[in-house]
Amino acid sequence: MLGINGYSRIMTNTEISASNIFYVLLIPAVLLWYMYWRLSRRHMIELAERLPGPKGWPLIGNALEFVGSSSQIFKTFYNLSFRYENIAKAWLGPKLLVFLTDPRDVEVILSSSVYIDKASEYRFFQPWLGNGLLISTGHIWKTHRKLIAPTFHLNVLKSFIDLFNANSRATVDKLKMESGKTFDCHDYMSEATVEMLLETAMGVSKSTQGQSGYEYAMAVMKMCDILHLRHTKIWLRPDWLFNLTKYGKVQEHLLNIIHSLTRKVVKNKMEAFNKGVRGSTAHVPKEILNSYDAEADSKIEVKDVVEGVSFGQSVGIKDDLDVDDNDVGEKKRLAFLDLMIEASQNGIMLSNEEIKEQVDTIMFEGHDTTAAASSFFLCLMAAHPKIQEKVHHEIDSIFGNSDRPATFADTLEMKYLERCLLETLRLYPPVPIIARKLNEDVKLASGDYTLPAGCTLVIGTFKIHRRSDIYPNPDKFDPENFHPDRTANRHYYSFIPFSAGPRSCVGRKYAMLKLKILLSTIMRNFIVKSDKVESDFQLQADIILKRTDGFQIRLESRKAAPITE
Ligand code: HEM
Repeated sequence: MLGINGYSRIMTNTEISASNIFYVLLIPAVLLWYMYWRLSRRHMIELAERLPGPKGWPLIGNALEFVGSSSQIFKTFYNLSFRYENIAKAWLGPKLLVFLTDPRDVEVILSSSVYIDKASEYRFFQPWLGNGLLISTGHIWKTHRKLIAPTFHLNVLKSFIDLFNANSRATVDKLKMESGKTFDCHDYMSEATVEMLLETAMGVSKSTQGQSGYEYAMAVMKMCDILHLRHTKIWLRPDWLFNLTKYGKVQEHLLNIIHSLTRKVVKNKMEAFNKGVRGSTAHVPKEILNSYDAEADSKIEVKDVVEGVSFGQSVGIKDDLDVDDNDVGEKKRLAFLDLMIEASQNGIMLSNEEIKEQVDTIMFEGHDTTAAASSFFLCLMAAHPKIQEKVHHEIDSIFGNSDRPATFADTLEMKYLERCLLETLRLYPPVPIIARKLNEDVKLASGDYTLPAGCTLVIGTFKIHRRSDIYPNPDKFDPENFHPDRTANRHYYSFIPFSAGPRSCVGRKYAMLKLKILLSTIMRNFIVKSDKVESDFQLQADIILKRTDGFQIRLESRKAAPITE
């Protein structure tokens, strides 16, 4: 008879032999798969071997180097750019990543209308942005881009100026409540940028949406956290597994908040449209309407405006936002959502769902980026009091003691503030990297390298903006980097906060104009202070570049400052 001990010995032996068989079968299966994988990707592997980069392990490649918290991963990527100049490859398991940091190579990619497909990582945006402009490709992207780009033409943007002013003043009124305290300005900047988008590009009143801009902005911020987790945690990548985790449930909840706002926006706008209402239904306070000189602004010919760097792009690069005024007929000069709805009623194939997806895209791209840019700007003003003094000086010379709203002409006079803003976008580009998928081999310009089809290309904007051969003393906040004498001799693609080329940011001019009005209004009213210096900034690149330590500032009312009420 078998005793308990004898029985368990047999069981243990059986288990051992079962697990032995499993491993005996698993190891050759993995080896076979690995050999098949190498053979089927021979071309890619051969070209990759000629690219510089850290040596990896079989199967997992360099994956172990890219584990850790979000800010650790960001540092690892950044450090890699010092070990390998211009170009570096890394294998994350079977995935080949190639990092580019030379403007000559960046030009090859960004100026092309062929290499425009987004990397597969962008698919995590799909449940949120659907087939919106940011992630779509091919014919859909081309048609929608052609439709949307003219809605961000300067002539359309000029009509937003009174609403930019009204919302900037409302923000200043809210900020006054924090006067003297240390607080995180990012929350205020997010709320302001969401509300401005609602009232301008969407053309609806912020007060009729039944949901605060702040609630929407917070939901977006948490969604970005989840998307970033899916980029960095390999087990969260497959949808079926992700949906089983708590993050899947949280995402569902957040998307409810986000989509309920955008659905309401489209519904309200359609109702207004069907009643014959065109243009923004947002309320502009009387004191702004009465004092804003729209006629004088309308006389400034767009072609007379110094374009390029004033609107976030190196002089010399042109994209579809720079089309000549004559190319944009009267009919096309509609704000974004007005045009989308009109187009859908006039036989252009655009379903309500597609309109909502574009609204989701513009709401996201349009607010989180500018919220980060304005928050970094205020922190930098606090960290550099002498530079801040010069900004105050320039603003006082434009506005004197008047509390009149800013005009388009004023924004063209804000030369020093503009340099500070561009320098902010250089050192802290809100979109720190751009990723593309290559469908064909590409020969680079910086050396004898060919990027293989199938690789994921990462353009390291953050690093390009901090190259010491392009920007002397690259980590120093120096607005003079944007003095015309210095910009004239730089490679066009060495400053790309808004990307460049056919897939550049459609909101670049909108962003620059809005930021100038918002930030000048804040600076007219406050001195920005902080106990922190720039080297304290803890950076985290989760989709949009942020400070993990928060955007803490303190505001003091300017003695000679104009009062907005
Ligand atoms: C400081 C503010 C902003 C920065 C730094 C910024 C930066 C960028 C960058 C780098 C891209 C390319 C992303 C990629 O290829 O992965 C992009 C695309 C885009 N941006 Fe912006 N953006 C800003 C503001 C805005 C605003 C205000 C809007 C809309 C009102 C907007 C709408 C878009 C859209 C729709 C795209 C996708 C364009 C396409 O693929 O055709 N952005 N932005």
